[in-house]
Amino acid sequence: MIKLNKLNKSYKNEFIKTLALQDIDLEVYPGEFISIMGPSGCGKSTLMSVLGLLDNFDSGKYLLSGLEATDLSLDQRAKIRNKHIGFVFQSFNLIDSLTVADNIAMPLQYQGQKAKEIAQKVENVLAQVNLSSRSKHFPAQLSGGQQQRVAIARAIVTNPDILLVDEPTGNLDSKNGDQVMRLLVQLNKQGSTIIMVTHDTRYSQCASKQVQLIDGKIVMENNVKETEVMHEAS
Ligand SMILES: Nc1ncnc2c1ncn2[C@@H]1O[C@H](COP(=O)(O)OP(=O)(O)OP(=O)(O)O)[C@@H](O)[C@H]1O
Repeated sequence: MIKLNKLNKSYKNEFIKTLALQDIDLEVYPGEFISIMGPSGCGKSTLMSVLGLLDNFDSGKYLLSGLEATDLSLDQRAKIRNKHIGFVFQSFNLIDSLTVADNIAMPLQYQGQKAKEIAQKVENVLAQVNLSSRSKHFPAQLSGGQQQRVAIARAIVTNPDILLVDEPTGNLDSKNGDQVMRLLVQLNKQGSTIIMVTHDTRYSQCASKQVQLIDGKIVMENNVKETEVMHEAS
């Protein structure tokens, strides 16, 4: 589904060049759950931006569902993001003035889907994240964990090939964090492919593969079996 080959990415200003990603090789297969860990500044967010077609890279190859990222125009990138990639951020990024249902409906409206179809999909996905009773609430009327579950519902409502999840529990207490992780584990068991950045080793073990980044390089890739955490979380 995803293949990165010798991918390099740097940031340059007048005085300094920072190599943020160096010779990254990574393959992601359908149905995998990958966690990315590493110290601050090691390149995790940069990697997620590149994977999400939000940012360019200097050299190497990125294949996403058979498409070569370097060949894509800005417009094509935006369309692929909307259709193939779901994003979940640490800070939820919900629109405060819209209800839960309207927040979730946004990517479908952008795709030009019919109102009836949108309403059905929103209803289904709200049930999936166990928030059917909150569809008319506004984000400020929800707990942090519930807001993150709305953000996950918005990310999966288009049925994307891949979910990119950046520190999903970073703003949550452990009870809400555990709930969000349980939901991600459940989605993965139902077939979602997930790439997640986390600082939390307990949550990283919910993934089927752990990737460790240091100074822009992958220093370890580790396939993990179902762990105690996974059982606790499910
Ligand atoms: N826009 C930018 N301009 C210049 N340098 C940048 C820029 N964004 C990131 N960097 C540098 O690239 C490197 C990787 O940054 P990145 O944000 O990807 O790290 P990270 O692992 O996500 O860090 P954190 O865990 O603190 O969020 C760092 O050295 C950072 O200073």
